[in-house]
Amino acid sequence: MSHGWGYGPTNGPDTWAEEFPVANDGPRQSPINIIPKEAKYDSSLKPLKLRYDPSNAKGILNNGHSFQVDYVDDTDSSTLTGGPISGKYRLKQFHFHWGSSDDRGSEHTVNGIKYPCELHLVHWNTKYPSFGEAANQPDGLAVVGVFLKIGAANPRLQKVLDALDGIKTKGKQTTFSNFDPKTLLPGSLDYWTYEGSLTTPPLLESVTWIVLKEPVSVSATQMTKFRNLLFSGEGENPCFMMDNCRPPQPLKGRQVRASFK
Ligand SMILES: NS(=O)(=O)c1ccc2c(c1)[C@H]1CCC[C@H]1[C@@H](c1ccccc1Cl)N2
Ligand SMILES: [Zn+2]
Repeated sequence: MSHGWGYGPTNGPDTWAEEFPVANDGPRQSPINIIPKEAKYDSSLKPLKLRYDPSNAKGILNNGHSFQVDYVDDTDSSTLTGGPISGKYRLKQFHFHWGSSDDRGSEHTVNGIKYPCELHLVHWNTKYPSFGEAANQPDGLAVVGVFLKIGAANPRLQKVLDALDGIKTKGKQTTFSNFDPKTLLPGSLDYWTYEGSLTTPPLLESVTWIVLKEPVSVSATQMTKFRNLLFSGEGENPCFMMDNCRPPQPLKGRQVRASFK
């Protein structure tokens, strides 16, 4: 049985430092608790520009930690520019983190408040030849984080949720085409930004985090569909996928900037 990192009692976030010492020693670990009053408004921050080509969507995969929707990233047709970053970053994939109940599940928190779910749109800096290269550079990745808040059912999520029955167990993937992740974003693109890391092993300190202030809605019923996925593979003891979230990490002197007053 592969021990491998996870979110359980024997392989969860408190054990990750055994194999990935950066978990405890790193100066820029993610996620963090965002305290809006301590964030500094930075008028030099530009508006976010997200330009996605829906036809770049290629598949949806249960990776055993979350599920991800992967995008073709061999051209500049789906990119993030502006905001706190310079240059052009290509969309690689998006995925989510969620809880076992509606009072938890997000990775970032705001004034200590947890949301039931958090969406991550992962982009890599095209100044590097590939995602793998970029993931090892301090300015290699940019992840846009979007909070989901319990409310009305979100019709934009439905296509993604309807695909989950086909990828119930670890390693399962199906084709997933023609989807514009921009439809998952809130009306306002106001954001907080700080220098951080991947929130799962290998916890690489290569992420410029861009966390949107405005949440989007998700219904309690829609949340049950996330929790119906399995961490486990076909034929293994079933373990439902939930609480796949790392708790907030020490700020270690970092400044969180705000794009809004
Ligand atoms: N919660 S998050 O947005 O901070 C996050 C955390 C870890 C990883 C990812 C996203 C993604 C980014 C694309 C590949 C995938 C992954 C990875 C897989 C294989 C090899 C390297 C990597 Cl980095 N690891
Ligand atoms: Zn994530």
